[in-house]
Amino acid sequence: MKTSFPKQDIKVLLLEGVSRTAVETFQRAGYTQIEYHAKSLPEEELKARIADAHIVGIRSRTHLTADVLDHAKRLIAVGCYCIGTNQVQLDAAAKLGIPVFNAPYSNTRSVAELVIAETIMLLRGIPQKNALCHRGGWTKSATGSFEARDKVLGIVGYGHIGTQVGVLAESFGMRVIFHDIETKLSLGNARAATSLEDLLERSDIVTLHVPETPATKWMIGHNEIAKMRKGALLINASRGTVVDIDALADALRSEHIGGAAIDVFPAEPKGNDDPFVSPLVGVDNVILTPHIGGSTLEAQDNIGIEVASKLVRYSDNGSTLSAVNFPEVTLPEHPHSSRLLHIHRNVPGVLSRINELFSAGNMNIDAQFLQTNPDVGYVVIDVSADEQQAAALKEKLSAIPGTLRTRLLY
Ligand SMILES: NC(=O)C1=CN([C@@H]2O[C@H](COP(=O)(O)OP(=O)(O)OC[C@H]3O[C@@H](n4cnc5c(N)ncnc54)[C@H](O)[C@@H]3O)[C@@H](O)[C@H]2O)C=CC1
Ligand SMILES: O=C(O)C(=O)COP(=O)(O)O
Repeated sequence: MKTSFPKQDIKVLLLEGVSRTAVETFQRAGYTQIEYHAKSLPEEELKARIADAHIVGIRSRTHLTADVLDHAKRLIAVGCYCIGTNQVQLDAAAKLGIPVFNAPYSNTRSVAELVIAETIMLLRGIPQKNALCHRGGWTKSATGSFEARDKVLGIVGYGHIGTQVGVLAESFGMRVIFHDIETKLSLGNARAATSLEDLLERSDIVTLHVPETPATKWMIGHNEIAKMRKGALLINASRGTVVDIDALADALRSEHIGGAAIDVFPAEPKGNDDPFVSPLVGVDNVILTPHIGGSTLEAQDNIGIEVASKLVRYSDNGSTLSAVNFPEVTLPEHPHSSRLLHIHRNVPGVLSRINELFSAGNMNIDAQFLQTNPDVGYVVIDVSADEQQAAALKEKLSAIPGTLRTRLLY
């Protein structure tokens, strides 16, 4: 597919060691200017590198704030090579006419498998037994060691990951209850708890699978932990801000909580060379993992292909299917037309100005697609026009008040 802006001039900036499958996907689609970094970049360097990038790919570490996005003068799209998109200021991106894509399912199973493994490890007291063996100790005893069968697993956030965890847990005989803010279809024999409090009071193990939102921030603190059963276990592989880590450390010290597995932290090191600091360091009955819930080779390779394909499709064709902050439009090929993309603030009058432009120019519109959300409107117009006519139309479209961005694809 030919773009009015030559593909070899489109700069793709890939950060945080996204899978090489992402690079290969861009290369196969004809993109050659790919800048690859194995780590996240410090903010000032990020601002400098993103200034002339057209496409940027990140994982959970890179924060694309409104300030950072302001420096991205040429950016047309963002790819989050992960599930969470809380690290991007989505409304700021939308207001700049920048769609954000992610991979909503590619690492779901990896997280669920880890949670199941941790459930069994915690129920058996393995973290503390393992730590003691490493120090030359020996605690051959059944005390504090339990089967998973018949235990109650409480899942907070019964979405893609939460439901997978529930299905796997039931397969070895656990009883599953869940809490979600939405009404959810129960899979297998899982039952909805009447409230978060109800779930906390009834669960032997609580596992958290909510996104980072204002409502989930410090959702599990002193009060919530106090409602959990004495000796209950806590797993967090969602976001570090969901659990008040100091409250958890206190509850582990007082033995109100019997053990925990924590994969995500309020403050995480920027890269593998930075030190990890947490009040949980050195606490034997806690499994600490460096935010690797979704880090399996299978998941990362699939994510690389999935997100890069969405970015290529948007860049080549204009399709925004599965964008998380943007009107979603699925577009067919347009082999015999020029395609004009017009992204605008969703204010009255823009559409009529667009249509006036085409009727005044006596142009034949082959197809038109429109989708809006409360902030942004996205219109795609396929028109029988040569390259020169199409370029002139793009100029005129850009001059319409409320326009955020226009692009032309031949
Ligand atoms: N540790 C890791 O490496 C990984 C962590 N994650 C994290 O896991 C989160 C969940 O992922 P998915 O299951 O794919 O997301 P999802 O969107 O499918 O499910 C999240 C569920 O949480 C519910 N929810 C939202 N706010 C809630 C609240 N205040 N109280 C109760 N329920 C609430 C939603 O209704 C939804 O059902 C992601 O947002 C991400 O932050 C995801 C992948 C890897
Ligand atoms: O998919 C997610 O939301 C994750 O938390 C995984 O993030 P990562 O790609 O491992 O930085």
